[in-house]
Amino acid sequence: MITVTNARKRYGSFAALDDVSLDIPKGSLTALLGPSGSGKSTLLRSIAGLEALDSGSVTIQGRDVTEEPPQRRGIGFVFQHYAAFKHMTVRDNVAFGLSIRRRPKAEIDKKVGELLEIVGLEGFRHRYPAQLSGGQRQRMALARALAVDPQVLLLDEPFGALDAKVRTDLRQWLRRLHDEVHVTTVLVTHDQEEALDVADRIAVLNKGRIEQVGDPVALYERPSNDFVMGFLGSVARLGDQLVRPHDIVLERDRVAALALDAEVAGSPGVVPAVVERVVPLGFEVRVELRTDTGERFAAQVSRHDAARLQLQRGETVQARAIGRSSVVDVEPVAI
Ligand SMILES: Nc1ncnc2c1ncn2[C@@H]1O[C@H](COP(=O)(O)OP(=O)(O)OP(=O)(O)O)[C@@H](O)[C@H]1O
Repeated sequence: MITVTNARKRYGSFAALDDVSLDIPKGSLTALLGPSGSGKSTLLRSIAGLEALDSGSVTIQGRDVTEEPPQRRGIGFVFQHYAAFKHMTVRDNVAFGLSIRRRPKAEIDKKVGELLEIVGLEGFRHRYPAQLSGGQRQRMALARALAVDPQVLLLDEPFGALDAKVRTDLRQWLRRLHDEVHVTTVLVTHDQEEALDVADRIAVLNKGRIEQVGDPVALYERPSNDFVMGFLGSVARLGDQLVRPHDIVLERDRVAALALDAEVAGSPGVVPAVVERVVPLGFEVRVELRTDTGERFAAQVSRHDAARLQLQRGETVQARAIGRSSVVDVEPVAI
């Protein structure tokens, strides 16, 4: 378990961490999620000891490490741009932490063999970093970080520099790796999809503060405020409410829309809107709409519903929110 208590960090007059307290359970994969500049990296680097807090404390497995240097905290760290030793082979890069600890060669060979197998680089042990792809290099970085049996693995946007496909593959791979190795892992990301996909807990940061901590389902389904709701998925503004696009039902007929069993506290009721665009997304269809007061929003409906309604551009439909809605006090992040 990692415990951060009342952490504060200022750069000049700017509060990068503004009284942050967070428990990270042992064996969890926790994502620190937030927009650029929200303090994610500062928090991670403070846990690592690469940044000194102005006040507050960090404990790792019950030990107060606030004043300890990084090398005494029992952590492994992987950055977005991993600084591999270019003149060393993959094997020697992974073995580095063990070699400087003067472990016996047989032990190092065994450990490195196991790790290369876990990260899927068995056939690459004699290559140099320049002969690896970006994704392979990050996997090597993870193997190197894991070699010294850290209590905690800290990952700062480890897949941030990779293309979308490799990124998706690697985060699924990270999830499987974590299920195998169970080391307490903290992952910094600004990508809500990545956090939802890979983490078992997510802490959402905004302006140096933690907005909410919870498992992915809780955060998505029961966001505690509009910022979290807007950051964790698409939102549409319907009247003065924020709703998820797939929580909007469309009907041709106002009476049918009114008849929907849809009473949500503060629901804006039935809103007539003109279809501006119908976008097939594969499994679902996104319907872009405009109200008579000129407000635009998007609904996401099943292909079946879209076919039943025979949605055409320029036609008026009746929209109704059936899921959780939330009173607007922030700009929606995306539609
Ligand atoms: N060494 C520094 N000196 C001055 N300001 C800093 C320093 N490091 C970070 N900051 C500021 O602190 C704030 C938080 O930075 P941090 O890197 O923690 O954010 P982040 O959430 O990780 O953002 P990103 O996703 O862009 O990396 C930013 O506004 C940043 O400009």
